[in-house]
Amino acid sequence: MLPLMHDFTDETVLVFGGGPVGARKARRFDREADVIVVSPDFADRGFGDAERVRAAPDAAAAADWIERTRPALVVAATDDAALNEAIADGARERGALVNRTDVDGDREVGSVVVPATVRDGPVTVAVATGGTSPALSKHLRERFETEFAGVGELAAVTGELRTELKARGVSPTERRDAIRAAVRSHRVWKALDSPGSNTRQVVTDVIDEHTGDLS
Ligand SMILES: C[C@@]1(CC(=O)O)C2=NC(=C\c3[nH]c(c(CCC(=O)O)c3CC(=O)O)Cc3[nH]c(c(CC(=O)O)c3CCC(=O)O)/C=C3\N/C(=C\2)[C@@H](CCC(=O)O)[C@]3(C)CC(=O)O)/[C@H]1CCC(=O)O
Ligand SMILES: NC(=O)c1ccc[n+]([C@@H]2O[C@H](COP(=O)([O-])OP(=O)(O)OC[C@H]3O[C@@H](n4cnc5c(N)ncnc54)[C@H](O)[C@@H]3O)[C@@H](O)[C@H]2O)c1
Repeated sequence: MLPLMHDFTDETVLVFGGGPVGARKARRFDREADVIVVSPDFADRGFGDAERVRAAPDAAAAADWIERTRPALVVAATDDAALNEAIADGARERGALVNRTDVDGDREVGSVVVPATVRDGPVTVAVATGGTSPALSKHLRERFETEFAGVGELAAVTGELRTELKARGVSPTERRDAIRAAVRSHRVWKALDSPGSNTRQVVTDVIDEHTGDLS
């Protein structure tokens, strides 16, 4: 299995099942998609801004929901394996991606896994374990968040400086070497870790050492 990125902005994500898993998926996709959760009851958890609809569809009614709402992704998170299977079939038949939360292992094309995800500004890190240990995925996600705090700022700053170097006509090779030096620099990582320090200036200094004066 290979991870790919998908932009759900202005798309609908339809979740069946209002338990803790349905709630977690609703919160996850709510960051950019319009999320609808269909379930006869809802766990005492946050569902983000998702629209909650109280209903207990059977396979045919679930297919109608998919037909009506035209989701980019359907999440099958009920506690009924046969219904989850039917929901997956209904999604596939209507060209929607599907995330089955109750199975691991091999999947057909269009059946996707949701990895544990770190987001910091423009940086995304996804962790999966081939379904063997989701708890480990979660743990690795938490460790990454703690150990690499500030990566979003580093991506943003190096992105800006890359644009400046381009505008100055710095050659692609020189640019690559300078940006690589910056993201590997201990000084830069120390600055990211020190509240109040001027990361942009430290990155600029490291780049200057490679390309001549930027400031
Ligand atoms: C990463 C994360 C993303 C998310 O869901 O947002 C995610 N599961 C998370 C947590 C978690 N899930 C489970 C536990 C209990 C401990 C344990 O059993 O390990 C914990 C930990 C906890 O709750 O603390 C149990 C579990 N999970 C699945 C099954 C079914 C099965 O395996 O058959 C069962 C057994 C149910 C049972 O036995 O009844 C299935 C899937 N879960 C996946 C993702 C996909 C594989 C990802 C991978 O390859 O690692 C996959 C295949 C499908 C999918 O859902 O896409 C999220 C952490 C979010 C975060 O970062 O905080
Ligand atoms: N992917 C994961 O990380 C993960 C973790 C734990 C469990 N699971 C699996 O995911 C499933 C859901 O987990 P959970 O802890 O949220 O379970 P849960 O039993 O707490 O919740 C299931 C929800 O589905 C709803 N439901 C029942 N019939 C429905 C219908 N016809 N239409 C819509 N909703 C219906 C229930 O009312 C309930 O809200 C479990 O069956 C388990 O196999 C996955």
